[in-house]
Amino acid sequence: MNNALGATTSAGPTVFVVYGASGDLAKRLVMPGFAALAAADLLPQRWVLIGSGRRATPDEEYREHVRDGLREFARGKSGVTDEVIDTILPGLRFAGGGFSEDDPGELLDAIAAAKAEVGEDAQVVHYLALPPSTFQSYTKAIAAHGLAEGTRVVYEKPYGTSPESFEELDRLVLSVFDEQQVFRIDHFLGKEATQQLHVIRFANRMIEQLWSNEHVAQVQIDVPEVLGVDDRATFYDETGATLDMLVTHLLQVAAEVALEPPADWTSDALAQAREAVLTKIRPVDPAEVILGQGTGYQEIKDVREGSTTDTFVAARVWVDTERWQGVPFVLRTGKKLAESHQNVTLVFKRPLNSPQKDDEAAPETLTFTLSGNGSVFAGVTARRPGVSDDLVPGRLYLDLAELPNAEPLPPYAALLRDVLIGDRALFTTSAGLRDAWRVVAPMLDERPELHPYEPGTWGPQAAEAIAAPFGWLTEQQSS
Ligand SMILES: NC(=O)C1=CN([C@@H]2O[C@H](COP(=O)(O)OP(=O)(O)OC[C@H]3O[C@@H](n4cnc5c(N)ncnc54)[C@H](OP(=O)(O)O)[C@@H]3O)[C@@H](O)[C@H]2O)C=CC1
Ligand SMILES: O=C1O[C@H](COP(=O)(O)O)[C@@H](O)[C@H](O)[C@H]1O
Repeated sequence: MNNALGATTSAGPTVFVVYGASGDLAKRLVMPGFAALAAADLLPQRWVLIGSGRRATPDEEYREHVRDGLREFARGKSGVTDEVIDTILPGLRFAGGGFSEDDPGELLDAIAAAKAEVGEDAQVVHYLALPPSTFQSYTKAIAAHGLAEGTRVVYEKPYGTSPESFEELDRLVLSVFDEQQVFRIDHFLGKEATQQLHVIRFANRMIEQLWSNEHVAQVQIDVPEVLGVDDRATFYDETGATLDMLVTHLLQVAAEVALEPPADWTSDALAQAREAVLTKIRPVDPAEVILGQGTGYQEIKDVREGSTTDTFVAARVWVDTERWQGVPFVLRTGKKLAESHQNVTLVFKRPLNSPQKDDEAAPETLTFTLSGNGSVFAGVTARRPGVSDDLVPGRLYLDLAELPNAEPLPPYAALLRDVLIGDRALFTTSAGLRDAWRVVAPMLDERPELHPYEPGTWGPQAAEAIAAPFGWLTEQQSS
């Protein structure tokens, strides 16, 4: 069955090739997403998944690797049980020997064998769970070995490592594939709470009416992480926080917040609205950016000696639309910070005749937490119950997983499903990414100073000023 976007509602036989199958992404997110689809009975009836990598690995060893990863990262979530894991393992194969233009390693044979099993007309999905520096060579290899025609390809982010390499990659990709075959993934767009941003905004007048510079003083998109980069230092050291998170997830989420009412409620129109507002985000002023590097980062195995890679970034960006004129969007992310959360917070102006006279009191806020199944809460002021005139901060709370008949999917499961059925609405396009690169170009050309920070803190002290006058609203402050 086809929907309005040309996507089908169920997928036929599929050969799914995961390049970089031994890596961190595959272990922590892609395979758990696959398992969540299996648990929800959303995988195609007939499928084979081929892990690709440079090291020769027997199928059985790869299955053990996947099983261990699923037990650690998927079991107990989204219906994934040991039984579900056991149903996946027989469908896994491994093709070693790498994959390049000159040498396909074991992959062509593995694909041929997989098609013989699930059907010669099986759709092939290439998933590049690889460092971005390898995207061009793998694209050329897919073309050289005749694997492009009729297939789908998923590119991880960042798509390019600079505005120039983005253009080069995109030219190459579009010389090999039609745009309809290309799925540029940004898993923050697949998060349940990200998808709620526009729904809760537009479906509720009391919220929709507040969604502009008339009422909002600041928008915070705050993704600090306790996590370090020890297992993926080679990738991270050539990427850094700005490319890993800012030009990708944080800007896409900013666009979701800032978009104008879409032409209609199809996912296509929503995607267009998101891309349209990206064109309105002003190139960042390097004076409004703070970069940091955690002390001890340079001692991590595989980090280059004297590395100047940023492990922290905070930036103020501006959306030049009538709705958002004068409202700073402040974005922050970094590794080895004091706390992990993924919060999108609208900070409201003070009410005109508030009983709250304390200028230092917590501001009124509306927060969407993107992590896990997501939640939405409003930070409000109330009277302390009892014999009291004191005003205290309180919270109105909505747990998305508690909504009627909720069956939340992890973002990688939702997006893998979209790839399988051919729905590109939650994927980025060349035009949208070109705008994201345009926004960050000034801070790549004129790189701000790199501030050191201690692991376990909130990053460089200088980053506090980016979120002035409210400061970064940690969960505790907004509770
Ligand atoms: N990890 C995460 O949390 C997330 C990562 N991503 C994106 O996923 C992609 C992969 O990230 P991640 O898994 O963390 O990275 P890894 O460093 O773990 O690399 C993934 C795999 O790629 C292969 N590889 C590494 N370098 C090369 C190379 N030069 N040539 C060929 N193959 C290579 C390796 O497999 P082998 O040695 O077996 O060939 C490696 O296991 C990146 O684009 C990243 O931005 C996106 C969202 C989250
Ligand atoms: O893309 C990435 O995202 C993760 C954070 O995403 P999560 O929602 O799965 O926690 C980040 O840790 C990683 O560095 C980055 O590559």
